[in-house]
Amino acid sequence: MAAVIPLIQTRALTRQFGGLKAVDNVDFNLESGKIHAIIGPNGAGKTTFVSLLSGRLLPDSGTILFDGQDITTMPAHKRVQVGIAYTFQITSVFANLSVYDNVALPVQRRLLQRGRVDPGALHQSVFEVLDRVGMADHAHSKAGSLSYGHQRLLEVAMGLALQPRLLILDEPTQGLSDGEIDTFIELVREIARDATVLLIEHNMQVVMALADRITVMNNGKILAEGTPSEIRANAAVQEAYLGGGDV
Ligand SMILES: Nc1ncnc2c1ncn2[C@@H]1O[C@H](COP(=O)(O)OP(=O)(O)OP(=O)(O)O)[C@@H](O)[C@H]1O
Repeated sequence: MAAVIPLIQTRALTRQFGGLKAVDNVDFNLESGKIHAIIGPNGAGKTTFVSLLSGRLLPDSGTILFDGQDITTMPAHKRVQVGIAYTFQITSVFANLSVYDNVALPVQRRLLQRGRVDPGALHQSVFEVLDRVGMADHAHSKAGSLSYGHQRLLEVAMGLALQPRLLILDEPTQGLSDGEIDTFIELVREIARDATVLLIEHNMQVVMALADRITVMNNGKILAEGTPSEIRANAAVQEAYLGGGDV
């Protein structure tokens, strides 16, 4: 059987802030078609790590390959073009625009890459995305007037509008109600049918329900990696979480 190239591969990836190694010599593989979660205590380096993957930050050393291509120094907007979408930890919707216009922006960006933007195609694509996240009824609401949960969903919609190969979700369920979390779990499963999902998540129920594979970070390094049951049984992981809740 031919060797499968991981969708993301990092080698010795390092990023410092002053003297602090927020990401320290990380070798990481992300298999295509999976839902992969990154967990770890506060300050472990998770957001810094995915910021390096999306291009929001550049590493001090090490390499990042996307589908075999070296993207280590590629600007963030080019990474979007090759298929990496990143939804931020903090809600980043445009509050004064309608839900429709918020989604139309990334759809337009994708359509422009293929040539001109046909208004009919734009309209259809926006509603396809809004339907996927169950927000078509809110198309004409001002984004700023939505509930927090709906703003987070809109943010996922904006990521989906780019039709990414890799969707990076940074703490997507933070601030959501239990009911909204259940809906979100279903949505991520649906998204994962045609995209690889990398999920940073503190809610262990969400991680255990969704992840095919889990990477545990601590102090900028990978502490453990495995299936949800392997991670649950890992003594070093239990230790890192002591005081921070059960895995
Ligand atoms: N821009 C920055 N300047 C200085 N230090 C930073 C910066 N960004 C992150 N850090 C530090 O790097 C370390 C890793 O932070 P990071 O946000 O990546 O962790 P995290 O695992 O995502 O944490 P959390 O779960 O709390 O979001 C922390 O000690 C943090 O204070």
